[in-house]
Amino acid sequence: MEQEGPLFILGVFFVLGIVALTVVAVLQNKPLPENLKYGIVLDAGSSHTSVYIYRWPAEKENDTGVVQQVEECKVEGNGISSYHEKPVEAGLSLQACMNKARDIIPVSKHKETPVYLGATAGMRLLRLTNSRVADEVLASVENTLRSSPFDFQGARIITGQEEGAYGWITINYLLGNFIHSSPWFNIMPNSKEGTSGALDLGGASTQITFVSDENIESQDNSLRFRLYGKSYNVYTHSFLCYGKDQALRLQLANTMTGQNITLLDPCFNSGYMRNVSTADLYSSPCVSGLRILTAPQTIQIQGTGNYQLCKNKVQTIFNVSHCSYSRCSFNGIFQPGLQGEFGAFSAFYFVMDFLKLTKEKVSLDSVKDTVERHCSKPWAEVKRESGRIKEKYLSEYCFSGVYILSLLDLYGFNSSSWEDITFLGKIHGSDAGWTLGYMLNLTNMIPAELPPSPPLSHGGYVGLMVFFSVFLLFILLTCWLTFRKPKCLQKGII
Ligand SMILES: Nc1ncnc2c1ncn2[C@@H]1O[C@H](COP(=O)(O)OP(=O)(O)O)[C@@H](O)[C@H]1O
Ligand SMILES: [Ca+2]
Repeated sequence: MEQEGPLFILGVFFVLGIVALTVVAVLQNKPLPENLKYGIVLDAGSSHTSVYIYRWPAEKENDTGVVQQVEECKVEGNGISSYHEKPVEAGLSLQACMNKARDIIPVSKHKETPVYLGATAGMRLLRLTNSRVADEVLASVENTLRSSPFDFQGARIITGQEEGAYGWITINYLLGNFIHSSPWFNIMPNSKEGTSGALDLGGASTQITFVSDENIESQDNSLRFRLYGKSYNVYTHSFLCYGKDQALRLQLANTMTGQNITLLDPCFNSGYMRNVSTADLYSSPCVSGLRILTAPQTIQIQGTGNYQLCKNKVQTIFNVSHCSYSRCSFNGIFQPGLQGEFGAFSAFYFVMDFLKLTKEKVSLDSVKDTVERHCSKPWAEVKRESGRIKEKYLSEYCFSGVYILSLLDLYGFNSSSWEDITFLGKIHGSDAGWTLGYMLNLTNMIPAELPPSPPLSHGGYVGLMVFFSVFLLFILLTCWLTFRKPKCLQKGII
């Protein structure tokens, strides 16, 4: 009995020691309070400009999937290339959204927040038509961004290759496809093997980008990345003039005649009419070569709403007769066989979303049926059913649906591979598009090698500490109860 007193006190000290150790270890490893960083990217597209604001915790910036889109501000009016007659006003158009960014981002972070502007195919076309005016438009937007309180990092026309690559990086970053699982316990929620190809449809260009095991026969289409310790062999191509607005121009220009003022067009719903100025139609370098000198000044398009005839007409804008590689998509452009899953975004998504074809996987035949049914609806019915949508978009869903089907067919999607396409608007709250990938690259947020990380997350660490403490206590208690006189302590078992 005399021996039990000191042993009991020893036991209590032992228990207290373990508790104290756990508390200290847990507190010591408490995550630091979040220090948030911000970044702004302006997507100066051919049809409009959007200002994206991103935010991420500073200490996690090399992890994947940590950057979040906090705002998309849509700039009033058309894209910056539409200011070719008054370049100075291009910059002014951005002011309202930049003011919004000023309100959203805390003042203390303004100076350190980078702002980038990337212009895409609308400006590529303007540069082809008149490079001096394109420079003036860029100078104007640069002026506005320089006068904002943020850290201006440049306004430039990105290449089609960059547009494809950054779109691919964005979706795979957001889907968590770059890090499947770290060596220990940090398993990513989305741990499906492999990356997803990216399909972006704009107004003036379209991009296809995917990882390929095949030999990429043309250097212009080949990208090599090393991201988070893995190498990727990526195929990409950007088709200038094959965004859906320029494709529509090509399709119209192909059927223009020298005399007729009215143009019956199966790609518009019956009963729909639109006047088109031929000067405007031919102003784009995509169609200027197709100009018919005797064409009237204005033509009136009259819709006839016929899917099959529209498909035949759309097919005239693709050249599939020559290919100097082992295989091509169209216009003599090399493309290896399709591989893996694909995410289709931007106008691919807008059009499919309007046709209610994005929610679950729909077979290629059902998609064709839906587009066909939509094309055959009279314009009055289309308008009645979806009155709030902008008339320009609404009137072009028949053409766009047929165009998307033709384009994806030429890329090689058939009834079975169609199932590999997911139409994506947002991924975990961030828009699918090239802007996030652009910022991640320019801020060096994607490391080539896997960043060293503790094998356990904070939660996992606390869990294990608590588990082992309880386990030790349990052993001690068992010893105590089994032997009453805790011989195990005397014999130095613990
Ligand atoms: N709600 C919508 N419905 C249909 N099309 C849309 C919708 N919103 C945007 N678009 C279209 O998406 C395309 C976006 O292209 P954009 O990014 O401006 O051009 P690019 O990437 O070629 O420079 C445009 O053709 C625009 O008309
Ligand atoms: Ca775009």
